[in-house]
Amino acid sequence: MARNIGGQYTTHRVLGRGGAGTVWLGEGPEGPVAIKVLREDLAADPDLAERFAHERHALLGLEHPHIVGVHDLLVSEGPEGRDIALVMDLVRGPDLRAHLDRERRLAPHDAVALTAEVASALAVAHAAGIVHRDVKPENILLDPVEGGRGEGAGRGFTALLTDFGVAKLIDEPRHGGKGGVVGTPDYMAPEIVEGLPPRAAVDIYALVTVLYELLAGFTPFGGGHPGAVLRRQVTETAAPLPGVPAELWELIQQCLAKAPASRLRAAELASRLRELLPAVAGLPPLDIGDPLAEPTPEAEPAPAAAHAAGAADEDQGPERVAVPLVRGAAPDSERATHTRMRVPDADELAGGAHGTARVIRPAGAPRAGSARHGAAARRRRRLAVTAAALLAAGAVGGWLLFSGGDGDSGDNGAPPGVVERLDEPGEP
Ligand SMILES: Nc1ncnc2c1ncn2[C@@H]1O[C@H](COP(=O)(O)OP(=O)(O)OP(=O)(O)O)[C@@H](O)[C@H]1O
Repeated sequence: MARNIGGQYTTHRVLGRGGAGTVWLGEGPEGPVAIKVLREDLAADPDLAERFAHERHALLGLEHPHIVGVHDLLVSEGPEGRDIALVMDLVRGPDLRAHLDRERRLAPHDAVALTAEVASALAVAHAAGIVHRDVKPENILLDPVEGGRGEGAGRGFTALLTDFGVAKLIDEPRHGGKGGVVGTPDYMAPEIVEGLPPRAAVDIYALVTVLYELLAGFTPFGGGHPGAVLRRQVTETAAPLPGVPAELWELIQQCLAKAPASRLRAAELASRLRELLPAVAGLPPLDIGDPLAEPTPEAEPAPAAAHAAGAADEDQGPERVAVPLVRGAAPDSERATHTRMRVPDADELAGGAHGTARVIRPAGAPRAGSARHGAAARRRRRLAVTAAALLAAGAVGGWLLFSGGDGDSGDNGAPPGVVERLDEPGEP
């Protein structure tokens, strides 16, 4: 049933639902729009309404060809209570999650071009002092490109980053709580897991995690319990993707650096990605083994993790092991989003020394730990630590207080905040 919001807008039908509310197809003086109506419990919070008004100026001013424009932020009292709504550009395409569910992987050129578009959007937001804090495929909408010309024409759509607005609103002390960690585990930068304030570099980490996922079909540290995912964010190194040009892989590694200062800034990321487009033109989607489809029966050393630990010589130093990954990292609706938990202490994080890591290989190539791989087999004989690694992975669950699921909130009923104002505009 059509409903009036704030006098000027009418909602018609639901376009989708997220953790913070429901997005409606609506109509306003400017024509069709998308209207995100916040959940009742959020709207009832007087502090939130105040913050909403406070953020209005910054959010309305955020304009870019790859950002979903916010037309208005409405706080209105209706017969059924207070409505808080964001009026946005209506995007006609699906979100990137739905697209990825269908395609599984994108051709490298499409993946790089799309990531460059989002990076250029982040550059503008960061320059305005706004950190998104929840960059993930669900928040990248795809706008169909008509005709054969213009950016995105080859792949049929351009990318638009959304959900800047809900952000700042929700991740305030009352909602996030002091010392709490709020976000989507697969895309969460290690410094957030460690309790540091989120700066622009967290968006770079999340966006390049999305790029990795577009190329690989899975995120670098996803899979299994949200606590295990978070620990991998802090302790693991992303496994290389066979078939990715070296320069692109270097860029991915740099932006997935654990140290935020080592990552590229958004504007530079956008331009470096664009420079790489000719190098990836015409490459087919990667044909790599799915570490989730073929659970490894035994522990295997993970090349990337071993490299990170400086274990170039297989007979030296501590080794980290790969363990079978629990199905769950593949893009699906089961992905944990908006986990809320306390920050693990140093000892708990240190318990991740023997973390889980993926072994990724070209499709059809022998598994690194197969009998055909003598070195791996020798290593495997020496690896009595597998059980310890599994136990360590399980132990992380002990410090996790997560709300889980599809964005349901924790005790205080709040989904995560997704925008953070920077102290100094332009400072990552
Ligand atoms: N501007 C828009 N135009 C068209 N459809 C939209 C728009 N914004 C959101 N949607 C649709 O509504 C769905 C829900 O959006 P929403 O931002 O609430 O969800 P989310 O990002 O998955 O959740 P969360 O708020 O938990 O991050 C999207 O997946 C998309 O399909």
